[in-house]
Amino acid sequence: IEEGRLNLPPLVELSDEAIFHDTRRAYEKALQANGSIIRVKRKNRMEYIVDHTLAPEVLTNDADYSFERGTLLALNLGFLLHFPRSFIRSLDSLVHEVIIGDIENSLSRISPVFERRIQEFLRHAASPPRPIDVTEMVHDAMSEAMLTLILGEEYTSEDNVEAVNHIAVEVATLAGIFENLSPWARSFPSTWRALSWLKVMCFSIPYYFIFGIGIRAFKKLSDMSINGELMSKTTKNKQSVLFSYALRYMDPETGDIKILDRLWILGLLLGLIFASVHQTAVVMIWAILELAKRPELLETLREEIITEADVNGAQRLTYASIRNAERLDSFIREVMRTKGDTLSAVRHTMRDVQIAGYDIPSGSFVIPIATLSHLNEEYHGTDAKEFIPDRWLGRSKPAVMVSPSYYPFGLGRWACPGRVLAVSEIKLAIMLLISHSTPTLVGDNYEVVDPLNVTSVAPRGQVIFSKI
Ligand code: HEM
Repeated sequence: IEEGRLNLPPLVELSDEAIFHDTRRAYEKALQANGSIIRVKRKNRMEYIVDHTLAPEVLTNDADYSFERGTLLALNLGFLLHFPRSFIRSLDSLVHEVIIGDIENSLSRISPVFERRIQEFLRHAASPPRPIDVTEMVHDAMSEAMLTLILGEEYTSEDNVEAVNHIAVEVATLAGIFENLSPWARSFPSTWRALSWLKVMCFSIPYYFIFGIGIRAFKKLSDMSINGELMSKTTKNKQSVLFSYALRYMDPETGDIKILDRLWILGLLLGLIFASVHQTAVVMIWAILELAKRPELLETLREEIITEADVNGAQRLTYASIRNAERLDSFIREVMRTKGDTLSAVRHTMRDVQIAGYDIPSGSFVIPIATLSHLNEEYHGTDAKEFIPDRWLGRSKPAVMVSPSYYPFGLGRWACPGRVLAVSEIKLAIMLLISHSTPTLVGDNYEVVDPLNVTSVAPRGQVIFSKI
């Protein structure tokens, strides 16, 4: 009935092999042959794929193409749409107001964690230097840093760091991020989704989250409720992100935080852990491996490393010194532009929508293929496909600045609110690594594990860190 009533874009059949192993070429070729929009079935779901000419309209017109529905449904978290309040809006305000609104303070809290973790890592990895995979160090450092920022230092035991690593991976599994890697998931997507849902909800989240960090954080929220007035007056600036955010749910008269609000805040905690740890860790690994390929850049990058007194008077890399490292920023922007994001930002139509002479039915997934924008010669010149580390130097285009030609952090109203923190963390980790060692990539190459999902699945490679 739909097909008869609507003028749908061309339907293109792509094999699983093409979708999962040759993603970029398969979708780009299909668009070249059929116009700026096509329909492709992937894992039993019809998706509308658009090229760079339609990407800005799809990503920024939130009235027709919903970010919230698109992202939550694509992540298999559609149940969150049925709550009376918006999960994404709450998460967005938490990140904007409490983390990014006070970014200097946020950075000063996590900087010592990276310093310690990277020093320990180099002590082990660089004496004597030997091939090593950075994945574990990056995930541990990210998990501890975010625990410190979100909940406070007292939550950073090794067990909790381990639990956060698991939570980030388990929510990613729930969200289907690793589906592409499993032949079972690709062949039986609905059954696989139902089973991983049960596993994550009934085992992983209770085990790693509720019975550990969750109960403790809930107890603290309850204590805040009892001593609310006192806590809000005396310790507001000293609170970690979550508890500082919780103060806005506090009844100004009684100091009480309602039980439903406390549970809501715990849900946000889970969402924040997932949003902040996993993707940043993955992009950090991309950046480290790309840098290890190019030791010739180290000399000029090291010149930018300038420590200064932080808010506590200790000499370290502060937010200002990290922000001023422009060469490193350009390098990171180039890593993010060229790493090959394909179907990453997702939208869902709110009604039947007309675009480029075609109709897209209400309730459809619409997804731009990012490589057509990120590697486009019209936008980036004839060398668009080359990796040029200094490409962005002096052009006032920091790694966090999104546009129709660069949207690894999304575009429009919902562009990633945590991107200033993410890029700062990546810069911080790289500055600490290269101020004490020279990384070189073993075999001059690394493996792209999932070409369909480069932002959420880390590449695999070995690096040798030689002490300087
Ligand atoms: C390199 C690391 C990161 C990448 C590549 C990334 C990428 C993205 C992308 C692509 C979106 C969807 C935007 C859209 O479709 O227009 C998004 C949304 C979001 N990100 Fe990130 N992100 C990163 C790190 C972070 C961090 C560190 C935080 C939190 C501190 C965070 C919090 C969020 C939240 C809450 C949203 C939901 C949208 C909103 O609230 O506006 N992200 N991110």
